[in-house]
Amino acid sequence: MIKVAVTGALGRMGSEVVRAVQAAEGMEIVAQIELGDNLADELKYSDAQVMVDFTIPASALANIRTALASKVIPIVGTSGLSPADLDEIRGLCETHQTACLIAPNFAIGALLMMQFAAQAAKYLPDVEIIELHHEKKVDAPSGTAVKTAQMIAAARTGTPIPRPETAFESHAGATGAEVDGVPVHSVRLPGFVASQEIIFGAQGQRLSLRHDSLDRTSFMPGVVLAIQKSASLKGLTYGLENLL
Ligand SMILES: NC(=O)C1=CN([C@@H]2O[C@H](COP(=O)(O)OP(=O)(O)OC[C@H]3O[C@@H](n4cnc5c(N)ncnc54)[C@H](O)[C@@H]3O)[C@@H](O)[C@H]2O)C=CC1
Ligand SMILES: O=C(O)C1=N[C@H](C(=O)O)C[C@H](O)C1
Repeated sequence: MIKVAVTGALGRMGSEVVRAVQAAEGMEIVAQIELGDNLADELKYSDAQVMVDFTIPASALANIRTALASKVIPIVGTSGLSPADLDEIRGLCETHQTACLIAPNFAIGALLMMQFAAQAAKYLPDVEIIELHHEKKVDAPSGTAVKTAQMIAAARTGTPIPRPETAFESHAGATGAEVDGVPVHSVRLPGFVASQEIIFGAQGQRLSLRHDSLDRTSFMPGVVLAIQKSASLKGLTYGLENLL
C-alpha cells in the first residue's frame, strides 16, 4: 500500500483527492493536513511516502521543501509556482535524493489539448488563449494556460503578426497578458470549474481547441496514476504527460 498524505485536505480539490485515494486500490490515506498543522510532524508520524498538495501558491513551495527534506515525494497540483521556484525544487530533489511531480493539470483531456496546441503551433503562429474558471480561483493566469503558452512558444516556428504600431489599450488589460509571447485572457465566473480555449487564426481560417472540466472528478484518474507511478519518478518532473 502506498501511504498518502494530502495537504489542503479540506479544500475543493483536497477533499476530492481523499475520496479518490480511499476508493483506489494499492494506496491509503495516512494524513489529512490543513493550514495550521505541523507538516513535518504529520509526515513523520504517519510514515507517508507521498504528499499530494492542492493548497495555495503561498503554501505549496514551503510544503514541497518540508516534504523533500522528509524524503516524501510531493505530487503537486497547486498552480502559481514560478520558474525560480521550479529551479529551487529541482535542486532540492538532488540535495535530498528524492523526486517531485508538479502537474499544472491532471485531466487527460487538458493534456491532450496542450499537446494538440503544440502541434498546431508549428504551422499556425498566431494564437491566443482564453482560460475560464470558477469565481473563487485566486491566481491568474491559470497554471494550465502558462504551461500551454510555454509549449506553444517552444514549438512555434513562424513569427506571429505584430500588432499595428499605433495599437493601444483604452482600458488596461483589454488585449490580455503576454505569457511567453502568447496573449492569455482570464475569465472568472460562477458556472465554471475549469475550461480553456486556444484559438489559432490564419488567412481565411480559424482553429479552436477547447477543453472543459465539468467537475473535479475529471482530475482524479491523473492524481491516482501519479501516486501509482511515484516510486519511478526521478528528480523534478513538470507535467503529467511525462508519466503517460
Ligand atoms: N493541477 C490540477 O489539475 C488542478 C490544480 N488546481 C489547483 O489546486 C489549488 C487548490 O485549488 P482548490 O482546491 O480549488 O482551492 P481551495 O481553496 O478549495 O483549497 C485549498 C486548501 O488548502 C488549504 N491550505 C492552505 N495552505 C495550506 C497549508 N500550508 N497546509 C495545508 N493546507 C493548506 C486551505 O485551507 C484550503 O482548504 C489551486 O492552486 C488550483 O489552481 C485545482 C484543480 C486542478
Ligand atoms: O483552480 C482551479 O480550479 C484549477 N487550477 C489549475 C490551473 O491553474 O490551471 C488546473 C485547472 O485549470 C483547475
